[in-house]
Amino acid sequence: MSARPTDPMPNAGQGPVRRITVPQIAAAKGKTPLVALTAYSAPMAALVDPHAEVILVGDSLGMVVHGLPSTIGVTLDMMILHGQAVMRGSARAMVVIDMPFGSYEESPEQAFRNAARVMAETGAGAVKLEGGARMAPTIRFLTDRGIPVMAHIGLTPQSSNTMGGFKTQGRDQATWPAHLADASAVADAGAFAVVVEGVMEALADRITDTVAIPTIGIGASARCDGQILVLDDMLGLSGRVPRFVQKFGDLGPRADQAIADYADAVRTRSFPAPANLYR
Ligand SMILES: Nc1nc(=O)c2c([nH]1)NC[C@@H]1CN(c3ccc(C(=O)N[C@@H](CCC(=O)O)C(=O)O)cc3)CN21
Ligand SMILES: CC(C)C(=O)C(=O)O
Ligand SMILES: [Mg+2]
Repeated sequence: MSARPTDPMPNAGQGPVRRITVPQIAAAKGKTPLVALTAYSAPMAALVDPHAEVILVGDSLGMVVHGLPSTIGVTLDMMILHGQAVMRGSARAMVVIDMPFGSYEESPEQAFRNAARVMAETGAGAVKLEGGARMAPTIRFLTDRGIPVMAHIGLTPQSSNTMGGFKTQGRDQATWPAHLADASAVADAGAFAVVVEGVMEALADRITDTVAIPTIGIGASARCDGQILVLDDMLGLSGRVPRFVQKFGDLGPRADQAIADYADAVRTRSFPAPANLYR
């Protein structure tokens, strides 16, 4: 079974699909960098699927799709609904789903109950949760019970209220031991990979050299074992973007032009044209 890149639902009604596995991701340490992107919908997942090893259904969807001011208001039901859409739209990539704020921090038991719901109701390959050493017992609890966990350290957006905003981490070298301890703790707890977000390049390199699991960087270092960006950001569909984003496309202005052209065609009655009419 091979899916065409533009097939809107390459995974619909086709039975079991062989996706990229946790051991395959783990084996990418030190090899060709892993390609990861976010997607929140079936058609966007279908566009990403042929090009990426990992599709993340990020809780950034709260800000990007739902217009929330932060990721704090994202619910488990939102993650499951978008996770189901992304699974339908993809066939090959590993789909990882963010655990939203409030769904895992209380106890390992709470984390397992909610992560099991995500896995069962979406069919995704793994969950991701934010936090280093403090989340290690929870990561151990989940991985011991069959739920693969991608960790997320450095700038953790769900902690923006206690960290005073979205702040690059590791500017003060005195904080490096704590960040390195976070990386080691999540790796020792059984995480198969770790997102390293918004940290000084030299710290990201130390983390990548220290842990045996792949590091996936965002605002981190080109020496990470992989990179991730928010799809809408790199397509040029987001307004203001963090400095760590490169816009590989400029779709925002092109969408604006297409919509302006449509509005003009309607107002001048040049749309619908004969080809669009039944006669
Ligand atoms: N569209 C989008 N892209 C993202 O990468 C993203 C989200 N949304 N939502 C969830 C989090 C929030 N993220 C953010 C948001 C802002 C900055 C930011 O403004 N960073 C400053 C750094 C300032 C400093 O050096 O301390 C910057 O100028 O880049 C960083 C990460 C990353 N994630
Ligand atoms: C930016 C990535 C790592 C993320 O966590 C998200 O999109 O929510
Ligand atoms: Mg996230």
